Amino acid sequence: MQEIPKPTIRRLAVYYRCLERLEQKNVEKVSSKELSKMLKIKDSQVRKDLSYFGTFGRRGVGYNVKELKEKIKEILGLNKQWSVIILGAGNIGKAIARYKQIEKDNFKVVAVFDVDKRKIGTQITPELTVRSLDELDEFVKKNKPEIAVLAVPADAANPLAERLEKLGIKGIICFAPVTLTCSIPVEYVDITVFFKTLVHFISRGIQ
Ligand SMILES: NC(=O)c1ccc[n+]([C@@H]2O[C@H](COP(=O)([O-])OP(=O)(O)OC[C@H]3O[C@@H](n4cnc5c(N)ncnc54)[C@H](O)[C@@H]3O)[C@@H](O)[C@H]2O)c1
Repeated sequence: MQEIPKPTIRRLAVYYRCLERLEQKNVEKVSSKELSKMLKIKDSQVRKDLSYFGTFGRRGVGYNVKELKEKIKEILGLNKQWSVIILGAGNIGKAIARYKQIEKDNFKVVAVFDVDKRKIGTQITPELTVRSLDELDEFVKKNKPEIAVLAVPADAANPLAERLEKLGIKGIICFAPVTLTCSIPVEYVDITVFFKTLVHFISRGIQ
C-alpha cells in the first residue's frame, strides 16, 4: 500500500470514532456525504481519504459501517493491544492513566514511573502503583511495552526520550513542551498550540 499522508491518518482516527458511534446506534450504511456533514470535512476529502484503501464504498449505496470501521481499525493498527508506560505521575500522567477510553481503543497502560519519592508507591488506579524511575530499564526489558507517554517537565523529556529509544520503545506521546531529538515516531500534545490557533480564527472572524 502507498504511504498515507499524516493528515489523512489523523482524519481516519476521527472517522473511526464516528463509525463506532454509528455502529452503536445500529446504523448499517453511511455515505461519504453523511460522514462529511457529521464531521465537517469536505465530501471530496472524505472520498479521497477513503480511496487510499481501495474501493469499498458503492456509488449511491455508501459504505457498510461495520466493514469500513474494521478496515480503518486494521489500517490504524488497532487490531492488537498496545502496551503503554507513562513517565511522570503528575496531573497529566495520572489523568491519562485513569482515562478509560484508551483501554477501549486497545491501549493498555501497564506502568507509571516517577522520580518523586512522595509519589512512588502511591496508587493511581486499582491496577497501577507509581514505580520508581530506577525500575524503568528492567521493566521495559522484561515487559517490552511499545509506547511511552512523556508527562514530565520539559527539562526531563529529552534525556528520557533518548533512554526510552535505546530501551526499544517504538513511539512516544509527548506532553512536555519541547521537540524531542530521538528518531522514533513522536506525537506532540500541547494545549497552548490549540489556544493560539483558535484565537487566530476568532480574531479574524474565520469559521
Ligand atoms: N500538553 C498539555 O496539554 C499540557 C498541559 C499542561 C502541562 N503540560 C506539560 O506536560 C508535562 C506534565 O505536566 P503536569 O501538569 O502533569 O506536571 P506535574 O508537575 O503535575 O507532573 C510532572 C511529574 O513528572 C515527574 N518527573 C520529573 N522528572 C521526571 C523524570 N525524569 N522521570 C519521571 N518522572 C519525572 C515529577 O515528579 C511530577 O510528578 C509538563 O511538561 C507540562 O508543561 C502539557
